[in-house]
Amino acid sequence: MSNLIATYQLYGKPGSFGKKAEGIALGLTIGSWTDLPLLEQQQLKQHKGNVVSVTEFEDSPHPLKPDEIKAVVEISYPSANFSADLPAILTTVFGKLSLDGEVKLLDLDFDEELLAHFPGPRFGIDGIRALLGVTGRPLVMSIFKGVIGRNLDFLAAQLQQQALGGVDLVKDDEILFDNPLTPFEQRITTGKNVLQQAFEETGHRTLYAVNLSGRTSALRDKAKKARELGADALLFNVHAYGLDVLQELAEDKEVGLPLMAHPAFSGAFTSSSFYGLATPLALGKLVRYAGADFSLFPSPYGSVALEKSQALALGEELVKESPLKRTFPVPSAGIHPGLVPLLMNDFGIDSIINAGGGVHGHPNGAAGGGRAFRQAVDAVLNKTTLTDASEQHEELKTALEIWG
Ligand SMILES: CSCCC(=O)C(=O)COP(=O)(O)O
Ligand SMILES: [Mg+2]
Repeated sequence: MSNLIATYQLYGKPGSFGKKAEGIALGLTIGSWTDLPLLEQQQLKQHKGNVVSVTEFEDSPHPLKPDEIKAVVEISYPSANFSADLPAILTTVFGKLSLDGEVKLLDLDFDEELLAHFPGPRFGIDGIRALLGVTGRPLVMSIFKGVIGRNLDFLAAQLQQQALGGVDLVKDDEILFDNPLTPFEQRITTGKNVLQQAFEETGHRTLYAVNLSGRTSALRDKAKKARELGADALLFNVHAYGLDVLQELAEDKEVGLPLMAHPAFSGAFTSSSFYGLATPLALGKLVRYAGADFSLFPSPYGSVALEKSQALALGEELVKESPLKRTFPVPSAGIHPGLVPLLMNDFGIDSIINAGGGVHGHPNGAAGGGRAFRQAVDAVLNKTTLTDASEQHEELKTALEIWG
């Protein structure tokens, strides 16, 4: 029988975890059953969760409760208990349990049969590279900034500067929603014109990810409209909507656009050391299973930093061997050109360097900022230090002087 294995982190007294784990395995499946007649017990048995392993960590005491230690337990759930969708899966393995004290869901292991219900990214890393015609280097992305309260002319001018800087992608900021000054549809058509002009001028192709926002019931039609208008990609605040909404968009052939998952709101259920979901699971594995072509997450270095081992594990979830296509890791927030060697070392060539302030804050404007990032990437590929490369590249030199 097909099974789903969930891995949890718990705290408690040494020796107490076996009973605790058994309580979870029972409580999330058939509940109390021992008092039932034998026939019913037999019938229910096939739906019972089973404790696979219990590992206590004597050397990991609870930081506030000296008599408690950490443990990791694995519990297997029969697939017969749930339908093959993320809302049912998450409710099974972490529904009421998520409300029941210090328990964190670390990982989920889908078997082949269950995974087959999750087609994953439509484009993946290779598909996005094919759209851009770029191989052999990380992509560079920049972010519109300060667009709220400004009109389409402002947006067009900012997009033009970013594209002229040689970035591969530009995304809306996640806080830009549909509004009268820069409506969704006009952002797409205006963006298309600007990027076509920039392409004719420079020969470099830049794609624009427009923020798909609004009520859930309108998203599919809006996404289809975006495609009709020639949108390149959709930015999506997946954790505010839910993973299944992302999956709906990813599976819809008529939408058929690359999807960029933004991490906004995810900190509400990933940041605690004791509660919620592990970040590599929420922003890595599940976002990939739900069909994101790109996953943005806080890098270990910038203004909203993620602990390095978590960021690396997250990146690995997005690209590791799987029947699903790979999702582009996009370590973000507070990124400037001086961080490019660290990011490339951590996430490799198949990743995206993404910056808002680090592009727009450049004294030579967004075009200069974009160039500085591209120069930094080239320097790393050429095994040159940024300092040495900056002797040949004015924009990189300026960026290093400002941000280090
Ligand atoms: C982890 S936030 C994702 C990136 C993002 O949306 C952003 O606005 C980052 O902007 P920054 O100026 O910090 O590069
Ligand atoms: Mg942002």
